[in-house]
Amino acid sequence: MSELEFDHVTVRFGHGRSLQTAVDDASLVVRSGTTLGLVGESGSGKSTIARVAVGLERADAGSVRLDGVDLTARSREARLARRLVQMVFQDPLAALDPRMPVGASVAEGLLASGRSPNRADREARVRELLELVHVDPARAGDRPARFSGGQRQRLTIARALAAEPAVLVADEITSALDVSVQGVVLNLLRELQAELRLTMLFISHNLAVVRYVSDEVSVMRQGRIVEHGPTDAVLEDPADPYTRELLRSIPVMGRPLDLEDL
Ligand SMILES: Nc1ncnc2c1ncn2[C@@H]1O[C@H](COP(=O)(O)OP(=O)(O)OP(=O)(O)O)[C@@H](O)[C@H]1O
Repeated sequence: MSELEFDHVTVRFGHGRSLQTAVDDASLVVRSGTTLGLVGESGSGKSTIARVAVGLERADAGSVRLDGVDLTARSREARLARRLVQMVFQDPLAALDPRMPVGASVAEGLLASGRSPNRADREARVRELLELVHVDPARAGDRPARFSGGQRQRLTIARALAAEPAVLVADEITSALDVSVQGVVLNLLRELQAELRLTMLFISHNLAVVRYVSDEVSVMRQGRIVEHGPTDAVLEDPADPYTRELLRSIPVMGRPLDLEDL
């Protein structure tokens, strides 16, 4: 089991008159082994709440728990639980060190698993991880510049998986990619989720993409969760006027998803 729960999370930035509430009393549950799609317009707080889950942002109120363990606590239990939540970001080029062979970047992820394998085991595990994301292990010595955008994003996924996460937080991970390779990365995610039984928080402003990977969808507006439910119910018959507005602005939603549309 690996259920991720955001419980009345509030995050504010700034001080005094510039104080801004980026996440406003938001509660969400990502059920074990499922994908929750988080949608909303730019600036609605999606990235901020995701960053709280991996400790990159601090909540001013509320908590984030993994199977009941408060991830913000100082206990050993919390430290171990934090390792189980890994994040993948929008820009793979920024996430990979350009001077480092990609195999070494993936191996960095192994450190987060809490194990310290010897060199041979480390290399074997990196090969396995590259195979898992369909990158030729013989290319472990190449630098990121030698790979395409889609391959680089698969490499950052491999690095996240090296930490043996139970939960993957994916923040706009296909937004910077060519349309032609977005489907490849999404299919990989679905495949990995089934194989590794990952729990996934998947953030995107692209509703077609969200529909393709998500079991449930939450809609965020001005820091608040305004709608939540099974993907088809939310996207086909939204209860909230804001969700209806959001859907209207994305014409592709009227048709069944074709990966060519992504
Ligand atoms: N470190 C920060 N300092 C100050 N304000 C911030 C910071 N990070 C985010 N914000 C503000 O918090 C609000 C929510 O931003 P956030 O990035 O979470 O939204 P988002 O829904 O992910 O948007 P996008 O899709 O554009 O990434 C925005 O108004 C943003 O300007």
